[in-house]
Amino acid sequence: MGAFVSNRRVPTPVGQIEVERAIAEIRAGRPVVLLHGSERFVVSAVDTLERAGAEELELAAKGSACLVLSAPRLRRLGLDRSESGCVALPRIDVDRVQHLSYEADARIDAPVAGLTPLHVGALELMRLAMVLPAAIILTSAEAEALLPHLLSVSLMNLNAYRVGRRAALRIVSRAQVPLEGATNTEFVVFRGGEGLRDQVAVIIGRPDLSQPVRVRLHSACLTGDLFGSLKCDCGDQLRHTVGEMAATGGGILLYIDQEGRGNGLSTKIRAYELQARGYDTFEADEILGHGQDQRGFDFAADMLAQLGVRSVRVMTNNPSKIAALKDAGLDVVSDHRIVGRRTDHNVRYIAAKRDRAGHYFEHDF
Ligand SMILES: Nc1nc2c(ncn2[C@@H]2O[C@H](COP(=O)(O)OP(=O)(O)OP(=O)(O)O)[C@@H](O)[C@H]2O)c(=O)[nH]1
Ligand SMILES: [Zn+2]
Repeated sequence: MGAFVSNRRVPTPVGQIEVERAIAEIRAGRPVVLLHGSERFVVSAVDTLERAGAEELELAAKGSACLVLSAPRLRRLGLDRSESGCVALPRIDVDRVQHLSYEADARIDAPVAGLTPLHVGALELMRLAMVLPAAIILTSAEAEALLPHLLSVSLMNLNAYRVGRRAALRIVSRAQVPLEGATNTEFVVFRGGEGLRDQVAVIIGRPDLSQPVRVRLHSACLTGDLFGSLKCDCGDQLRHTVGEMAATGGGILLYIDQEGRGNGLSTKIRAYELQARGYDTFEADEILGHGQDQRGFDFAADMLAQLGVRSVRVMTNNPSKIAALKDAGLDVVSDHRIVGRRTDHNVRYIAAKRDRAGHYFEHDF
C-alpha cells in the first residue's frame, strides 16, 4: 500500500455546513430553528437543557410547547407505541421534562400526539448530535421573540446530511505509527463518516489486497479501549486484533467514532448508572430512548473500498457487521470470532449481546 493521500476534493455544500452548525448549537445547549416549507419549529435538546434556557423557552412558549420522545422511550413510559410522539408541556419544568425523558420509573397517561416530519427531524438532529433522543419543540408563532437569535436549518438539509457525509468521506492524512507488537503499522485518517470526529483505518503489516483481507470494524469505547474497563470486552478485542493481525500476515482495523453503540459517551455513562441498578445493557439504552443499536456500518464499507479492499475476512461476533459489509457489496469470505476476557463485571454484558442481539459467542455464560 503506497503513501497515496487522496486529492479527491468533495466541496462541502452549504447544506452540510448548516447541519454541522446546528449539531454544534444543540451540543452547546442552544435551540435551533428547523424549517420545512412555511413551517418553523424551535428545537431544544433535553440533554443539554439548562434551567436558564428552560426559563427563556417557557417565556416564549406561552403554554404550548411539546416534548418529542422516541418510540422506545414512550413504550418505557407505559404507552403502546411503535412510533415516536409528542407529549404536551403546559409548562417547561426542567425536572418534569428530565423525568419524562430518561428516568427509569417514569410513567405517563397523558395523550401523545402523532408527529409531523419536523418532529421526526428534531429527533434526527438529536441523533446526529449524539445527545439523548428527547427534544422540546415550540412552534414559530409561540417563539417569535427567539427566532432572530437562533440558527436555522432546513429539514431537507438535515435529511440529506448522512448521504452527504458519506459522499464526502475521504482520506486526509496517513503515516506510519509503530505499535507495541505491530511495529509495521500505518494510520490512515478519514474525514467524514459517522459521529463527530475523524475515523481511522489502522493498517497492520502489508495485507495483500489481491487476497481476502483480515478486517475488524471496531466502534470506539473510551472506557474499554483506553482505560481497560472490565465492564465490556472492547479493550481486549482491540489488542487481540492488533496482535493477531500482526502475527498472521496483516490486516485492517477500522476505528469508528461510534462511542456507546453510536449513542455518545455521556449517554453510555448514563446507561452504566442504570446498569448499576440492575438493568442490562439493552434495557438501559431503551430507558434512555434508544433502539437496540443505532450504528450504521456503510461508512466502514466505504473506507475499505477507498483503501482498495474488495474481499474480507471479518473479525467479529456481531452478525449486523457481517450483514452490513455484504449489503455494501464487499465479498465476505469468512468471519472469525474475537473474544476478550470474561470478568465478573462483563459477563452480563456479553450474555445480553448473545441473547438479545444474536452475537456469536462460543462459551456459555
Ligand atoms: N450503549 C452502550 N454501549 C456500550 C456499552 N458497553 C459498551 N458499549 C459500546 O459498544 C460498542 C462495542 O463495539 P464493538 O467492539 O464494535 O462491538 P460489538 O458490536 O460487540 O461487535 P464485535 O465486538 O465486533 O463482536 C462500543 O461503541 C462501546 O462503547 C453499554 O453498556 N451501553
Ligand atoms: Zn467497551
